[in-house]
Parts: sequence; C-alpha cells; structure tokens
Amino acid sequence: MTLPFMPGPFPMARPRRLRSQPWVRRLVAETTLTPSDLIWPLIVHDGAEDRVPVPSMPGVFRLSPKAAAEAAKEARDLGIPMVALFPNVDAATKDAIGTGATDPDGLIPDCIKAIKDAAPEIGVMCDVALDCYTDHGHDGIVEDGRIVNDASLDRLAEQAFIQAHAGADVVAPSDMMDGRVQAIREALEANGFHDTLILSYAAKFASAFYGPYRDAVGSTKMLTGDKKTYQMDYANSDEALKEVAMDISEGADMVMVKPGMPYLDIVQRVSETFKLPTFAYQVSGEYAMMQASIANGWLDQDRAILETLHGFKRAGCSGVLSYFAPQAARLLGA
Ligand SMILES: NCc1[nH]cc(CCC(=O)O)c1CC(=O)O
Ligand SMILES: [Mg+2]
Repeated sequence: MTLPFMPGPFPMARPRRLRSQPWVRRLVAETTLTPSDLIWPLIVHDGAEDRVPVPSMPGVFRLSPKAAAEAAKEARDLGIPMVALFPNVDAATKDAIGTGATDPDGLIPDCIKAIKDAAPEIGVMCDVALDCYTDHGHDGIVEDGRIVNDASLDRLAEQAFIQAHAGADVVAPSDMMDGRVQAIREALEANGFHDTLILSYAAKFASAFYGPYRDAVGSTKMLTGDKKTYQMDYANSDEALKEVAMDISEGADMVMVKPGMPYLDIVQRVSETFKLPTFAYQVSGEYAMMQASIANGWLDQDRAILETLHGFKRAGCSGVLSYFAPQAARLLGA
C-alpha cells in the first residue's frame, strides 16, 4: 500500500495516541455499525407450532406467520430496516418443479401479508430459488440429473412475481442461474412492479457453511449431489466481478456476496469496483460456528458479534444479513 504521506518516525508518530481514551477512539473511528446496517433472516414454516427450535442454530426458531409478524415488530422496535424470509414447507408438498414456490396462497405470501399488517414500516425481502420447494433440493429445474438453466428462469421469474404481488419489497434471487435477474426484472416491469427492488445474490459460492440452513429449511435430506455447477468455486475472485457486473446490467439494484466472513476480500473488491449497495450474508454455518464457541465459553458473545459485523462494514458493506441481527441491535443500544 502506498500512503499519501509518510508517517513521521517514532516518537513524532505514536499511533497509540489516537487510542488512549474511549472518546478519542470514538472520534476517529473510520466506520460505524448501527441497527440500520442489519437485515434479519427469518426461517418460517407451515407447521402448527409458533416457534420450533433449529438444533444446529441455537437461538433460531422456525416461525409461524403469526410469530414472524411478532419478530417483524421486534425488528422495527430495534431499528432493523428489513427482514428476509426463508421457507420450511411440509416435505409432502415438494415436487420436481417446486410447485409451492409459485403458490399465491403459500407460506411466503401468508408471511408477507402478516408482517405487512403488523409492521408496515419495515422492508420484507424474499428469497427467489426453488430449493426449499423441490424434492431434489436444487435451486432450479433438474433434467437427466442436470440442473438446467433456461427452463429454470420462467419458474424463478414467476416466483418473484408472486412475492411482489403479495407485497414483498425486495426480491432476492439466490439460485445462481445465469440470466435470472433479467428474467425477474422483465416479469416485474411487465406486471407494473416498477419499484420492487432486486437484491441479487450475485457472488454466491458453493459452501460448506450453508449446512445448518439446509437443516433449518428441511432441504438437507432432499439434496441430491452438490450445487457446484451453479454456485461459484471458492478458488475464484475475478469471476465474482463478472457475476456482479452481469447482475447489475440485468437490473439488480443491490448485490450480495455470500457467505460472509471467509469472503471479505470479495466484498471489498465488489464494493470498490461497482460503488453500488453491497451486502454480505453471515450465513448459518458462520452463526453455528460462533454459537458453538460461545456455548463453550470460548468466545465472548457480545464482543464477537459486534466485531464480526463491524468487519463487514469496514470491508465496504452497506449492510449485513445476520441471524445475530436482533442481539446486535440490542447491543448497539437501539
Ligand atoms: N437458495 C438457497 C439458499 N438461500 C440462502 C441459503 C443459505 C443461508 C444460510 O446458510 O444461512 C441458501 C442455501 C443454499 O444455497 O443451499
Ligand atoms: Mg450470475
């Protein structure tokens, strides 16, 4: 790194002067973390109970639409701008094309409406992908054992339309099919949804860290094979810029890098290159990893939460999706 100045030699320069008191540390902090930087992912389900714990994600529950509406009120009161919905539907309803994904009376439309009634002040974001609804656990349509791209686009565009129609503010394609942002944008424009935002999971990597989430939404047992023919290879960084550039040109308003903590280099490149709202997802495996250490007394919960979330801001994020969002917002004194 070349600095625009040469720091004076010690003792003219003593970097510790700027760290000597809490007030001066606050005064010179280069970045901030506030509740406005947080998106709270909610797992919702169509089961009878209001709250069912997810074993691999201590502190996370599968919520009924009614409980999701309560959570949305909590988010509003904590100053969290948006919640993101992820469905766990009855396995008996899953099929090859993910019919449930486009049911206008399905779980996600129910939840959107319940949340909009309870807390209209906050944004609702929905995941666009078929994996939670398919009996093979893939994000697109499968033919002869291959996840086919173009045939998946119509399903995904219809799913996004159904979500927008039910009142979603933000649709967030997480499927990693090529061309899906364009297909979704065209469907939204054609149907008058000019203001629906697209937050694309533009640089989403095939990751071990999605494991607990797949338990939470009930897709682990369903999934045949892996997602490496559509999610990115973690060896790559330049390719992430291509993915992001394509999604922006296809109509994405905001982009995301996922997972989070092992991919902060990607976040930094994306935010510096495109200067567009950039988000990262501190995913289920990152949450589970931290909760396991916290439960063992190996990590201090409050400090670890704030430090990891602040790291995303330093790397250039506009905001972060995190299961720790409500805890973080409380710590930040909302
Ligand atoms: N399209 C599916 C989807 N949407 C969000 C996550 C992961 C979220 C998390 O791990 O917290 C995944 C998992 C996957 O791609 O298998
Ligand atoms: Mg892409």
